[in-house]
Amino acid sequence: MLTVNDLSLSIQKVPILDGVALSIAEGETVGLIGRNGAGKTTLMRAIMGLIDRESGELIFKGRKLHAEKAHARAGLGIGYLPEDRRLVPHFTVEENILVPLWASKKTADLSRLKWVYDLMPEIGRFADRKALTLSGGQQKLVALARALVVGTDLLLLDEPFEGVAPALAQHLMEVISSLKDENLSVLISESDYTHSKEVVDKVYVIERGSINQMENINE
Ligand SMILES: Nc1ncnc2c1ncn2[C@@H]1O[C@H](COP(=O)(O)OP(=O)(O)OP(=O)(O)O)[C@@H](O)[C@H]1O
Repeated sequence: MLTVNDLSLSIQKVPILDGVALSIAEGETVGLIGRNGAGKTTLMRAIMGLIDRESGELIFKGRKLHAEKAHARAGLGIGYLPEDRRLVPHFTVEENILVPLWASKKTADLSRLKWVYDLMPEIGRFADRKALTLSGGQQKLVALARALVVGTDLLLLDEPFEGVAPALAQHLMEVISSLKDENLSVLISESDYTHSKEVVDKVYVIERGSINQMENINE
Protein backbone atom coordinates (compact mmCIF):
# COMPACT_ATOMS: atom_id res chain seq x y z
CA MET A 1 0.00 0.00 0.00
CA LEU A 2 2.65 2.55 1.10
CA THR A 3 6.41 2.20 0.93
CA VAL A 4 8.80 4.88 2.13
CA ASN A 5 12.29 4.36 0.72
CA ASP A 6 15.37 6.11 2.06
CA LEU A 7 13.53 9.37 2.76
CA SER A 8 15.67 12.30 3.89
CA LEU A 9 14.90 15.96 4.42
CA SER A 10 16.20 19.01 6.24
CA ILE A 11 14.42 22.03 7.67
CA GLN A 12 16.43 25.24 7.54
CA LYS A 13 19.52 23.18 6.69
CA VAL A 14 19.09 21.02 9.81
CA PRO A 15 18.71 17.31 8.88
CA ILE A 16 15.39 16.12 10.34
CA LEU A 17 14.74 12.80 8.55
CA ASP A 18 17.68 10.62 7.57
CA GLY A 19 17.13 7.62 5.29
CA VAL A 20 13.71 6.69 6.69
CA ALA A 21 12.26 3.43 5.37
CA LEU A 22 8.99 1.78 6.26
CA SER A 23 6.16 -0.12 4.65
CA ILE A 24 2.47 -0.49 5.35
CA ALA A 25 0.55 -3.34 3.73
CA GLU A 26 -3.12 -3.25 2.78
CA GLY A 27 -5.26 -3.57 5.91
CA GLU A 28 -2.25 -3.27 8.22
CA THR A 29 -2.15 -1.02 11.31
CA VAL A 30 1.38 0.21 11.94
CA GLY A 31 2.76 2.14 14.91
CA LEU A 32 5.39 4.87 14.71
CA ILE A 33 6.88 5.30 18.16
CA GLY A 34 9.31 8.05 19.08
CA ARG A 35 9.96 10.70 21.67
CA ASN A 36 9.05 14.34 21.19
CA GLY A 37 11.15 15.75 18.38
CA ALA A 38 12.04 12.33 16.92
CA GLY A 39 10.48 13.21 13.54
CA LYS A 40 7.03 11.58 13.60
CA THR A 41 5.09 14.68 12.54
CA THR A 42 7.70 15.57 9.94
CA LEU A 43 7.43 12.10 8.39
CA MET A 44 3.63 12.32 8.19
CA ARG A 45 3.79 15.82 6.73
CA ALA A 46 6.29 14.59 4.14
CA ILE A 47 3.94 11.74 3.17
CA MET A 48 1.13 14.31 2.76
CA GLY A 49 3.39 16.57 0.67
CA LEU A 50 3.31 19.40 3.22
CA ILE A 51 7.13 19.38 3.47
CA ASP A 52 9.41 18.75 0.51
CA ARG A 53 11.66 15.72 0.63
CA GLU A 54 15.30 16.04 -0.37
CA SER A 55 15.78 12.47 -1.47
CA GLY A 56 14.06 9.13 -1.32
CA GLU A 57 10.78 7.79 -2.61
CA LEU A 58 7.17 7.52 -1.49
CA ILE A 59 5.33 4.77 -3.35
CA PHE A 60 1.57 4.54 -2.80
CA LYS A 61 -0.42 1.80 -4.52
CA GLY A 62 2.39 1.43 -7.08
CA ARG A 63 2.54 5.13 -8.01
CA LYS A 64 5.11 7.76 -7.15
CA LEU A 65 3.35 9.71 -4.43
CA HIS A 66 6.30 12.11 -4.13
CA ALA A 67 5.53 13.33 -7.65
CA GLU A 68 1.95 14.33 -6.68
CA LYS A 69 1.07 17.80 -5.38
CA ALA A 70 -0.07 18.02 -1.76
CA HIS A 71 -3.69 18.86 -2.61
CA ALA A 72 -3.89 15.83 -4.90
CA ARG A 73 -2.77 13.38 -2.23
CA ALA A 74 -6.00 13.44 -0.23
CA GLY A 75 -7.83 12.73 -3.47
CA LEU A 76 -5.84 9.51 -3.81
CA GLY A 77 -7.49 8.06 -0.70
CA ILE A 78 -5.14 9.26 2.04
CA GLY A 79 -6.60 10.80 5.21
CA TYR A 80 -4.51 12.75 7.73
CA LEU A 81 -5.22 13.56 11.38
CA PRO A 82 -2.67 16.25 12.33
CA GLU A 83 -1.41 16.31 15.90
CA ASP A 84 -2.96 19.75 16.52
CA ARG A 85 -6.32 18.83 14.85
CA ARG A 86 -6.51 22.06 12.83
CA LEU A 87 -10.29 22.42 12.69
CA VAL A 88 -11.74 25.61 11.25
CA PRO A 89 -13.30 27.18 14.39
CA HIS A 90 -16.25 28.94 12.74
CA PHE A 91 -17.19 26.04 10.47
CA THR A 92 -19.68 23.50 11.73
CA VAL A 93 -18.54 19.98 12.52
CA GLU A 94 -19.93 18.70 9.22
CA GLU A 95 -18.31 21.50 7.23
CA ASN A 96 -14.98 20.66 8.87
CA ILE A 97 -15.39 17.00 7.96
CA LEU A 98 -16.10 17.92 4.33
CA VAL A 99 -13.15 20.34 3.92
CA PRO A 100 -10.69 17.79 2.46
CA LEU A 101 -13.29 16.69 -0.09
CA TRP A 102 -13.69 20.30 -1.25
CA ALA A 103 -9.91 20.72 -1.27
CA SER A 104 -9.41 17.68 -3.45
CA LYS A 105 -12.28 18.89 -5.69
CA LYS A 106 -14.16 15.66 -5.14
CA THR A 107 -17.90 15.79 -4.92
CA ALA A 108 -19.04 14.97 -1.41
CA ASP A 109 -19.47 11.23 -1.04
CA LEU A 110 -22.52 11.19 1.20
CA SER A 111 -22.45 7.42 1.65
CA ARG A 112 -18.94 7.77 3.09
CA LEU A 113 -20.14 10.56 5.38
CA LYS A 114 -23.00 8.35 6.57
CA TRP A 115 -20.55 5.50 7.18
CA VAL A 116 -18.44 7.83 9.35
CA TYR A 117 -21.51 8.93 11.33
CA ASP A 118 -22.46 5.25 11.80
CA LEU A 119 -18.94 4.50 13.05
CA MET A 120 -18.96 7.43 15.49
CA PRO A 121 -22.64 8.20 16.20
CA GLU A 122 -21.80 10.98 18.68
CA ILE A 123 -20.43 13.07 15.81
CA GLY A 124 -23.73 12.96 13.96
CA ARG A 125 -25.35 14.33 17.10
CA PHE A 126 -23.21 17.48 17.10
CA ALA A 127 -22.80 17.82 13.33
CA ASP A 128 -24.40 21.30 13.27
CA ARG A 129 -22.33 22.78 16.09
CA LYS A 130 -19.47 25.15 15.39
CA ALA A 131 -16.09 23.51 15.95
CA LEU A 132 -15.08 26.18 18.47
CA THR A 133 -17.83 25.04 20.86
CA LEU A 134 -16.40 21.52 21.17
CA SER A 135 -14.10 20.12 23.85
CA GLY A 136 -10.58 19.09 22.89
CA GLY A 137 -11.57 15.41 22.93
CA GLN A 138 -14.62 16.01 20.72
CA GLN A 139 -12.39 17.92 18.32
CA LYS A 140 -10.09 14.88 18.08
CA LEU A 141 -13.07 12.75 17.06
CA VAL A 142 -14.08 15.30 14.41
CA ALA A 143 -10.50 15.41 13.08
CA LEU A 144 -10.55 11.60 12.87
CA ALA A 145 -13.90 11.75 11.04
CA ARG A 146 -12.43 14.30 8.60
CA ALA A 147 -9.50 11.95 7.92
CA LEU A 148 -11.87 9.01 7.43
CA VAL A 149 -14.06 10.73 4.85
CA VAL A 150 -11.18 11.00 2.37
CA GLY A 151 -8.96 8.24 3.77
CA THR A 152 -10.49 5.37 1.87
CA ASP A 153 -7.14 3.53 1.60
CA LEU A 154 -4.65 4.96 4.09
CA LEU A 155 -4.94 6.92 7.34
CA LEU A 156 -2.09 8.85 8.94
CA LEU A 157 -2.96 9.51 12.60
CA ASP A 158 -0.48 11.79 14.37
CA GLU A 159 -0.63 11.18 18.13
CA PRO A 160 -4.41 10.62 18.21
CA PHE A 161 -4.34 9.67 21.92
CA GLU A 162 -2.25 12.64 23.06
CA GLY A 163 -4.06 14.75 25.68
CA VAL A 164 -7.20 12.61 25.48
CA ALA A 165 -9.06 11.41 28.60
CA PRO A 166 -8.85 7.61 29.19
CA ALA A 167 -12.48 6.86 28.24
CA LEU A 168 -12.16 8.71 24.96
CA ALA A 169 -8.78 7.08 24.25
CA GLN A 170 -10.48 3.70 24.71
CA HIS A 171 -13.25 4.75 22.31
CA LEU A 172 -10.69 5.95 19.75
CA MET A 173 -8.89 2.60 20.01
CA GLU A 174 -12.14 0.75 19.37
CA VAL A 175 -12.87 2.90 16.32
CA ILE A 176 -9.32 2.42 14.99
CA SER A 177 -9.50 -1.37 15.62
CA SER A 178 -12.76 -1.59 13.68
CA LEU A 179 -11.06 -0.10 10.61
CA LYS A 180 -9.34 -3.45 10.05
CA ASP A 181 -12.68 -4.83 8.89
CA GLU A 182 -12.69 -2.10 6.22
CA ASN A 183 -9.22 -3.18 5.00
CA LEU A 184 -7.88 0.31 5.69
CA SER A 185 -4.14 0.77 6.20
CA VAL A 186 -3.27 2.92 9.20
CA LEU A 187 -0.10 4.60 10.48
CA ILE A 188 -0.40 5.79 14.11
CA SER A 189 2.25 7.78 15.91
CA GLU A 190 2.66 7.82 19.67
CA SER A 191 5.45 8.91 22.01
CA ASP A 192 5.40 5.49 23.72
CA TYR A 193 3.58 2.18 23.37
CA THR A 194 0.74 2.97 25.80
CA HIS A 195 -2.24 2.84 23.45
CA SER A 196 -0.97 1.83 20.05
CA LYS A 197 0.36 -1.52 21.22
CA GLU A 198 -3.23 -2.73 21.58
CA VAL A 199 -4.17 -1.98 17.99
CA VAL A 200 -1.04 -2.26 15.82
CA ASP A 201 0.35 -5.22 13.87
CA LYS A 202 3.90 -3.88 13.87
CA VAL A 203 5.82 -0.93 15.20
CA TYR A 204 8.64 1.21 13.85
CA VAL A 205 10.79 3.04 16.37
CA ILE A 206 12.00 6.45 15.21
CA GLU A 207 14.90 8.19 16.94
CA ARG A 208 16.45 11.46 15.87
CA GLY A 209 15.00 11.17 12.37
CA SER A 210 16.02 7.56 11.72
CA ILE A 211 14.13 4.31 11.99
CA ASN A 212 16.41 1.75 13.60
CA GLN A 213 14.00 -0.92 14.65
CA MET A 214 10.86 -2.69 13.47
CA GLU A 215 8.96 -5.03 15.74
CA ASN A 216 6.13 -7.40 14.84
CA ILE A 217 3.60 -7.30 17.65
CA ASN A 218 1.43 -10.33 17.02
CA GLU A 219 4.09 -12.99 16.43
N1 LIG B 1 9.31 24.19 11.07
C1 LIG B 1 10.38 23.76 11.74
N2 LIG B 1 11.47 24.53 11.91
C2 LIG B 1 12.56 24.07 12.56
N3 LIG B 1 12.65 22.84 13.10
C3 LIG B 1 11.60 22.04 12.97
C4 LIG B 1 10.41 22.43 12.29
N4 LIG B 1 9.55 21.39 12.31
C5 LIG B 1 10.17 20.40 12.99
N5 LIG B 1 11.40 20.79 13.38
C6 LIG B 1 12.34 19.97 14.15
O1 LIG B 1 12.32 18.68 13.59
C7 LIG B 1 12.47 17.69 14.60
C8 LIG B 1 11.36 16.70 14.49
O2 LIG B 1 10.12 17.33 14.81
P1 LIG B 1 8.72 16.56 14.72
O3 LIG B 1 7.66 17.55 15.04
O4 LIG B 1 8.65 15.84 13.44
O5 LIG B 1 8.87 15.50 15.91
P2 LIG B 1 7.77 14.56 16.56
O6 LIG B 1 8.40 13.23 16.68
O7 LIG B 1 6.50 14.65 15.81
O8 LIG B 1 7.62 15.16 18.00
P3 LIG B 1 6.41 15.98 18.67
O9 LIG B 1 5.55 14.97 19.29
O10 LIG B 1 7.10 16.85 19.67
O11 LIG B 1 5.73 16.75 17.59
C9 LIG B 1 12.51 18.43 15.93
O12 LIG B 1 13.87 18.57 16.30
C10 LIG B 1 11.91 19.77 15.58
O13 LIG B 1 12.46 20.77 16.41
